[in-house]
Amino acid sequence: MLRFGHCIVLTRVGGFYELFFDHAETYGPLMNLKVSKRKGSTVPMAGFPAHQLERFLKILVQDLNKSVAVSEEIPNDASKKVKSGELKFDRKVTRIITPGTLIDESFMDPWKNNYLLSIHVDHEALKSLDPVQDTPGMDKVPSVLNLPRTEVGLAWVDLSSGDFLTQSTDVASLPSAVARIGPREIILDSSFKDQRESRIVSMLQEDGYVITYQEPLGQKLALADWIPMLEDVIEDFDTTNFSPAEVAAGGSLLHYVNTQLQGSKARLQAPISHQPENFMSIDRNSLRALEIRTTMRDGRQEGSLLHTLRKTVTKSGTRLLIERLTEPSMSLPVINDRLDLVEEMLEYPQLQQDLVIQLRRTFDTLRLVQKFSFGRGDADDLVELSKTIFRTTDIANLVAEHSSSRNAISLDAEATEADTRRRGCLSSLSNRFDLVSPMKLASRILEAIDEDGLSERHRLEDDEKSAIAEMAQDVLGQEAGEEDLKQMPKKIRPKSNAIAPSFKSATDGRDDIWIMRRSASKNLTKLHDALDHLTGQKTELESNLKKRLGAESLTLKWTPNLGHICHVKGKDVARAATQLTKSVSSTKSTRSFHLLEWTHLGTQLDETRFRIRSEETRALGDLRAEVVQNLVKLRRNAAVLDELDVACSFAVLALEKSLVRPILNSGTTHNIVGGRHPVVEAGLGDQGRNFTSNDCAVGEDERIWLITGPNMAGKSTFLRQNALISILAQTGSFVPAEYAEIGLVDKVFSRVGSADNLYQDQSTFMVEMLETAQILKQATPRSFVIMDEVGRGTTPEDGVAVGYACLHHLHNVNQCRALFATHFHALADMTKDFESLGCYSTDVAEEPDGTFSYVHRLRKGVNRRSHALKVARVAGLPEEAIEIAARVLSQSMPAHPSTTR
Ligand SMILES: Nc1ncnc2c1ncn2[C@@H]1O[C@H](COP(=O)(O)OP(=O)(O)OP(=O)(O)O)[C@@H](O)[C@H]1O
Repeated sequence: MLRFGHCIVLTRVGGFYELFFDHAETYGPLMNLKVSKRKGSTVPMAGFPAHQLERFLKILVQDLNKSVAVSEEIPNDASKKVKSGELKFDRKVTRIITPGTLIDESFMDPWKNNYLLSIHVDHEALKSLDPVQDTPGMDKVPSVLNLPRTEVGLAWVDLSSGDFLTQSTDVASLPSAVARIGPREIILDSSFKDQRESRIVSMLQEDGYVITYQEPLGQKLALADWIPMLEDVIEDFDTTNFSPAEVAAGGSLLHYVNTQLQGSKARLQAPISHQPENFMSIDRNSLRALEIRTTMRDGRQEGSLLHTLRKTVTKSGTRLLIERLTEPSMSLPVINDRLDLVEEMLEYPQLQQDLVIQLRRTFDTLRLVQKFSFGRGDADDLVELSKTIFRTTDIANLVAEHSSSRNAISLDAEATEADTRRRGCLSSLSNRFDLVSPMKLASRILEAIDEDGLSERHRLEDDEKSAIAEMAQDVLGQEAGEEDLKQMPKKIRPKSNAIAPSFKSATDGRDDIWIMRRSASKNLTKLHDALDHLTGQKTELESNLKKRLGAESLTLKWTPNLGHICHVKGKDVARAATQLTKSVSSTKSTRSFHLLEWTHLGTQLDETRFRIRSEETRALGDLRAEVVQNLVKLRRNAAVLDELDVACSFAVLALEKSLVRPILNSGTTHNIVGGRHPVVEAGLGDQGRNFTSNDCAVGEDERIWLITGPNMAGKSTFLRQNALISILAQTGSFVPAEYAEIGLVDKVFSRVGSADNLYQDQSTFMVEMLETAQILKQATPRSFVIMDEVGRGTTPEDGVAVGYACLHHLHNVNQCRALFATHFHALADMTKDFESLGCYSTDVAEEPDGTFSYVHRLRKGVNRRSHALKVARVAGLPEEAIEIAARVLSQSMPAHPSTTR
């Protein structure tokens, strides 16, 4: 506990894991465990049966975000102990489990990456450049925006899939980069606790990340030191790709991983240096405001863009979809390749359906092979892997057959340029499959592993889960707390003088179930032949004895307490008693006795079984090693499946939601006809309501649209749908519109209402200004900005001034595409001479009987009425209050007709 001071220590004691001292007192109650003391001891302890480890790890690591050190019992020289009849263990922390270092825990979310992120900042540079230090009051603003553009290195890894990436960024862009990665845990070196870096820490804490501090390594890990932790073939690993800050971040990341794994080896994918300029940047606020992964209000996936779009059928395909949605591409060829693939699936629905059928039958290769790379995969994992390889071959054949039939047809027909491109992209995908050696591996696995034996083994394991606990407990039962023992069901409580489990399992013939076929190795064949022979001898001996003793009920058995015995019952008891010497155990109706012949034969049987088991373990080890040799190919094949899954899912989506293929170009226009918001449309559809589509053309004559209109008439929806259409298009998906022509967007920014951050001493207006500042500082002529009601957090006069300043800056400095919604219609008058700004509005249609409806269709012009009182009435404001408000309104301002500029 002293050595692993930052961890909760779980100590294996026989069949239990125990917490001791203050860990027991603090966490025992949180885990619903009784805290007790052994007789005569003052040490508090709390424990749980070993097979429940995952359940309690989930509470500690996943729910409470704690680090847990698991101290295991390591058997020391078992054979010596078996002989001397005692069995002792050494204890050793074999692994530290933290939220970011999960490998294959059952409580992990299979649909999401589980990233561990390391952030490196050049402290010296930060110190010399920090302009904030002398600005009074600025220390109250825990915003990294005010930190200079110092280089920051990022490195992140998912230990469950082996994905390993690095990136170089600056302090101002850090929040968005971290939000995009969405790490489960962040490692910072302990110097981050210093004054200046503390603003970075505040930002990370504010966003709710789990932060772990690490003492920096004296001798930093250089790139060459990374290689032992990487997969075998690392030709992609070009060391010149990595900046010094990335190398520093990567070094501390791998140092941390090594410490957590306590010596067990990881084989990660060769790191990829993420080049931000190749991707559209969606800043932290936009990720949240556009509800791409989760909703803004409750952080749930339901109601998010991802939830509406997700049609992928595999787990890793879904992880790729999330990655693409959060970092759409900036490369026209890449985007067009993706769109081509979707179009091909749409045009050949049979291909798409056949692929989906096969994809559904695959398992999560990346997470499976990663288990092997940690030396963990078992026989079940091998079977799943081999099945996936067979399905991958089916998929590769489907794609290849489709490609060749398409090529054959096009020989006769006149192929259009687009068609030729599409065919090309499918065949290049098909060429990426590398199946020769994985197929050999898959066949070997299926030839070696006996699936029936495996499922029979599982059935037994399930039936005897409690017995397994008993076996473990038998060893050091007395060491477990008495309270623990009381918590166990009676039937599995340990008996005294029990035999060691390893010996018992090696000698007990009861579980003669083999998980490998006898043909799996020459040795296994020989051993099984020997076992058959000995089993035959046993049957013969049994029948001879029956005859000799005239005892029909005689059986030859092994028991933990008595070893090899002959057992008789009923009327045979008396007969046996007259003919044989001493019995070793007897009751009224049974009698057991030793017989040298059986003891000798039984021992031979046990030894043979023991050797079969050892040989099975060895052969499994060979297969595991073969998986590791194929890591690179298996991962590459899996990547192709993921791409196919995403393409198929986008095709299904396009069909279901009537999406169109966007046309992307290198210009800066955003020309959408009949655009829709995919999530709002789906929500309205569920209620049987229709969504009103709207056009949007910014970037050519008008770079900025100033949008006014009543409350609730769809301004925010319009803003967001246009940002989403750009994101979807660059993700490689069709888009919700009748027509879409989009110039590549480098950065999407959103300034829409967000919660105050009173905890961080930030008012609504401060938050609004911080976010606005970031946009005005960072937006380029290629960016797309949506701003909703900027300036509403202060007085109307100040709000108008701030709103005008923003529009002015966007128009003259940033010169980006922007949609700006406001209730300050004065802004329309103030910006009259902005040559690239157009005014548009939504409206309310009033009926003679006083009822009204929203006109969600945008039209040119300014709407000077907010119709706020109508919304207030619908919301149930008392009628008296509404009347007073109406009176004030009629006195304070004359009714403004809607105007067209
Ligand atoms: N184009 C549309 N077609 C149909 N319904 C729509 C459309 N746009 C918005 N709505 C509906 O109107 C509701 C309000 O829309 P939204 O929040 O965009 O209005 P708003 O003008 O921004 O309101 P406020 O000014 O009060 O913030 C949406 O939740 C949706 O139900």
